[in-house]
Amino acid sequence: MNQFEKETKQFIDELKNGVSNILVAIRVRPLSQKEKNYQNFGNKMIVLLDPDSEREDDLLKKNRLKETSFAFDFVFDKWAPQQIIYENTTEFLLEGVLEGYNTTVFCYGATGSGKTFTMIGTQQEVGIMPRALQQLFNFSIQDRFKDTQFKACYVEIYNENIRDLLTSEDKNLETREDKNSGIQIAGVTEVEVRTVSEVLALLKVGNKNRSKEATDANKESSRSHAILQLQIESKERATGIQEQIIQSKFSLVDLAGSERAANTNNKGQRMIEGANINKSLLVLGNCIQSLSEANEKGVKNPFIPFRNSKLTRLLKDSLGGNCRTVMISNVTPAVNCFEETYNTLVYANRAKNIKTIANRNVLMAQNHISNYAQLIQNLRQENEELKLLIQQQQYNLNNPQLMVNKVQNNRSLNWNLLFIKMLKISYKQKIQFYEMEEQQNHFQQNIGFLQFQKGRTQDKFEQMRLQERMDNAKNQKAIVKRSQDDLEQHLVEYEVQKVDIQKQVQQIQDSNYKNCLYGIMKQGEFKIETIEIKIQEKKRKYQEQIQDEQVKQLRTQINKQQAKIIQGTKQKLNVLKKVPSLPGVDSPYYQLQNGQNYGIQRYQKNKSHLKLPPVVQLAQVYKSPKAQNTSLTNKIDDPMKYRISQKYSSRLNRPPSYHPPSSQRKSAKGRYINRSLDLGSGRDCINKSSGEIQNEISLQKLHRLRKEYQQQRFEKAMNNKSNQKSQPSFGSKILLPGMIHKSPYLKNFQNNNEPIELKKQRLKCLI
Ligand SMILES: Nc1ncnc2c1ncn2[C@@H]1O[C@H](COP(=O)(O)OP(=O)(O)OP(=O)(O)O)[C@@H](O)[C@H]1O
Repeated sequence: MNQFEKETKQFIDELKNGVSNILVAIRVRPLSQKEKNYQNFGNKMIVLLDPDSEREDDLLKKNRLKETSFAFDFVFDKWAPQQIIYENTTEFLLEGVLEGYNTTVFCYGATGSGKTFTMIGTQQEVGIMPRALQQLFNFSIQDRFKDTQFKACYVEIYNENIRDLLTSEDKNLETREDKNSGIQIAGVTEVEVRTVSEVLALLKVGNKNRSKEATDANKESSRSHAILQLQIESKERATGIQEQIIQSKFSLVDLAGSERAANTNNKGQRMIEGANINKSLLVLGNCIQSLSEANEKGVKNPFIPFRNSKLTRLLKDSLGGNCRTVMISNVTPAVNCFEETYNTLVYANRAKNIKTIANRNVLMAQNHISNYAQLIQNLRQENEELKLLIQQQQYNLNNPQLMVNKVQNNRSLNWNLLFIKMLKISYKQKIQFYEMEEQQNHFQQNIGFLQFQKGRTQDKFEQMRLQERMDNAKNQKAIVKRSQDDLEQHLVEYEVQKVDIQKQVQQIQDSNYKNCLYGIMKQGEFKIETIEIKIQEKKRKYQEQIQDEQVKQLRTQINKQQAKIIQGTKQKLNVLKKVPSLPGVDSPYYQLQNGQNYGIQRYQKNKSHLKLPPVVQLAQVYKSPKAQNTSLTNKIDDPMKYRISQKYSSRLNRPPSYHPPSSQRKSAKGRYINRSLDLGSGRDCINKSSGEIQNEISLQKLHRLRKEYQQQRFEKAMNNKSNQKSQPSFGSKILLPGMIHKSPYLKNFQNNNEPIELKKQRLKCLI
């Protein structure tokens, strides 16, 4: 390795590490038909000869040095094939592109110097672009770059306008500068690409749209700067909820050539194009010069006129920023292009000094919580699937049936192998058999031939010899025949065995099939069972719902019924209430309890010392031993007549202090009972003979009233009204039939002489 090569290697290592100068290579193209002379250069050295320096008449240049030497990272002569150019300038940077380093490869040079040839190439000799793309996609297949995304855009700068080459729309695009992603073209068509052929297709489309015209210098001169840019992005999961996003840009730039109007003979539109091209290239040159000077002088944050042209704005990162950059300067050895070549070399020489600092573009992004929810969901699902798999495996291990299946499968396999072996043997033997058949035929023919010869010859000796040969052949044929018979026997045996094996295999297969069916059946049964359980559960729920509904309906029905009954009762009571009450008699009333029972709630207010039951029982007639024989009790057969059937507390259970005379008791006869007394307050006691409540005050009062009553009766009798039917009365109050008198102690008191019709009506409304 010579010194130059060592330096180159060192330089490439630096470039790979990120901090390095721009790699500058010179490519000299072969002379075209028009160009006559060419010079041969060394591998690293380019020598530029000034043809004018030899002129005798040019006194100024007479004593000047005839040659100027420049040293670059690489100089490729006209023989250098595309592959070598690619390998030495671009290939080694591609891995870095996928690792997050911005990379730019661009060609610079005069018109017709071979820039497009170097970058794009021809069908036969493909240039750097297709080769690099191919390599890039080859790398991306590797596991570590598996999830990389590529987006491609292809633009041109024509007459200081950025145009999208991937659309037919003719609109001018603008550049934007982003802190993270650097210079971006706003509104450019970005196409996601996955294969090299997709990018090449885009390249083809773009090249068609690119502005090209024929000039004197180049039959297919590019009239614009073309930039193919790949945006590369890949995500790497870091720990926690952060995610690493690796981004990079790979730019491949084919510049339009700097040109001299004199050389190209351009006029009109071509001239304007040329001027614009020159302008942008001039700015590029200025930028290169400023950067180079700043680098040499060590100026920090120098002013670089990047904004002076669209081209330099787009190449800002590539020239002075976060990028690994390769500049290939194309020159032509033609004498008439001396000045362009000289300029190119001077520019290239300056560009050598430009240093770029390429950093790996890694962004840390917070993963959105929803992504994690999705991730968790996926993992859970996966977990469930794995659990199922494990269960299945466990089941297989534990299931003897499956083990049997396995054994049987093995057996079946063995039988199959045996069967195949036998088939092979039988085929071999069959072949032997046919061979023997052929041998016998051969012997037979031989015998026939010998027979024929023997018949023809007269020579006895010869006949004997032939006979001997015939016998020999016959013997041999017999031997073959015998072994053929043996073989046939074997084959028959084999056939029998084969059939047996086939049967066995069939049986095993059948049993396997049965087992398989059994398994399926069991699974089906299990499924049916679970479904049945589910159905039962649903049925139960459904029935519960129905019952709830029925209960609801019943409740509403009952409520309606009750409301109806109450309404009806109210109406009837209203009718009953219409019964005119006499002066001094409380209004009659009925009380409904629980919607059905005719009960009388005892009024207990301020009577808590009374241990009376709250409800007076109906139809239970209490017969005191003394009253058993009275006509009163005998006559009480109406269930509506009531007595208090309860025993009372010991304090109140003392013998009543008042016993009405038996004559009085007899006279009661059940027509009316003097119990509806409004006695006011006083201690209650029981009249045991009648079973009614009385109190001390009431008894005194009763005694007094009784006297009044007797007096009244007496007066009535005296007035000859003894035949008239007695009206129930109490003191001055007269009770009418069907009238219920309200008492504070006994809620209701009813006249026994209530007419039957009224009674019926009252009972009806209680049903
Ligand atoms: N190394 C080379 N070997 C063979 N032919 C070449 C080489 N370089 C260039 N050429 C030929 O020279 C001609 C001009 O080349 P090319 O179009 O690439 O120049 P250019 O610099 O792109 O010109 P412009 O700036 O006008 O577009 C083409 O016909 C091309 O085939």
